[in-house]
Amino acid sequence: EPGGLVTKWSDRVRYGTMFDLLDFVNLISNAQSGLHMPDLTEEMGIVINKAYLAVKEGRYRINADVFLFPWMPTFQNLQLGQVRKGAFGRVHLGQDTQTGKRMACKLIPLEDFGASEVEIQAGLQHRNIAELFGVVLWDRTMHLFMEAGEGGSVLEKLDSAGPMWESEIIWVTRQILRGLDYLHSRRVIHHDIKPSNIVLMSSKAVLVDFGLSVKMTGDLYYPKDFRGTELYMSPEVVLCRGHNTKADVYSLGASIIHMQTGHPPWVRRYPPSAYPSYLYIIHKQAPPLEDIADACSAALRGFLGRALDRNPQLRASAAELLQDSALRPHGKAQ
Ligand SMILES: Nc1nnc(-c2c[nH]c3ncc(-c4c[nH]c5ccccc45)cc23)o1
Repeated sequence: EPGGLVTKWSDRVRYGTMFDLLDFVNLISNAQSGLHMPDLTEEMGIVINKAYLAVKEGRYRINADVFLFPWMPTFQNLQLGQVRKGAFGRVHLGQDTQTGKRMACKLIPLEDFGASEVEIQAGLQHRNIAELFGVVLWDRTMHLFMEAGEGGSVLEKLDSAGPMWESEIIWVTRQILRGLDYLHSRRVIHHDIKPSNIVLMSSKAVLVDFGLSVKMTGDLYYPKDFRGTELYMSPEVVLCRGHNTKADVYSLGASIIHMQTGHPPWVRRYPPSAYPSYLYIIHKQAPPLEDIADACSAALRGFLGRALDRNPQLRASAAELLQDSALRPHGKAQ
């Protein structure tokens, strides 16, 4: 066929660079529009991190080269009035049979797959952002193999162990702010910062799920569709008149309220039984400073005031919040 597409499909699963992986996902996305759908009998894909995924003679078979165990079905998040486009990924725990390494494997049905999630995540290398190891198309499902937060997400921790100590919150917040600062310096908006998208490992906290992320081209991003999870959504995103990376800072502030009280902002004052949607409340009300824990330190309270400012211009950036004294509780330099 023209453009050598046949050769592209023929070398099944292979090691490659981030650029090979981007070519592959774009090939799949374009093929979806029915141009040259390949024969999907066998798996095909690109692996960037060979320390995790061992490809054998162009093969990487599920339940042979890697075992998948159901782990974290994303439908759990729907309880929190989740409004998400393309939120179809189900996350499994994967284990490569040769390397023995464990990974997170997100399964996205081909018809729901968009290249943007992989494009954005493949271009990010930061210790507090889940690394993408490779992508394999198998049985009309895209398998995204990523760094696994084996400690589960902050939401699971809150649901099982209740509110977190302030010292734990500061430990998580400092790391997620580093990830956000890196993301924002590359003009990427995550769009879904919340406890279930912060996962824990023995030595670090990591941001996951770039399914709603966008790379800004101008100073403001004008949303075509509604993105994010209501309870953590900033007023300017609700207004839908254009927003920027400051939207993630607000969502982190809302997530900190959840970490310290065990509940997202608003729900104690406006019970979900009486309020099916929080968009009007977020739009009209002052920032949810009333939902800050009574025991919250004055320093962290000040931090939250700066993170939850309704005006994104006045709201602190991730870089500015990283310098905040609230993150150095005993005044010791980090
Ligand atoms: N939506 C999404 N997109 N990418 C990820 C992801 C990448 N690495 C991961 N590691 C762990 C978990 C995870 C979340 N909740 C959990 C509860 C128990 C165990 C594990 C988890 C999720 C991921 O998630």
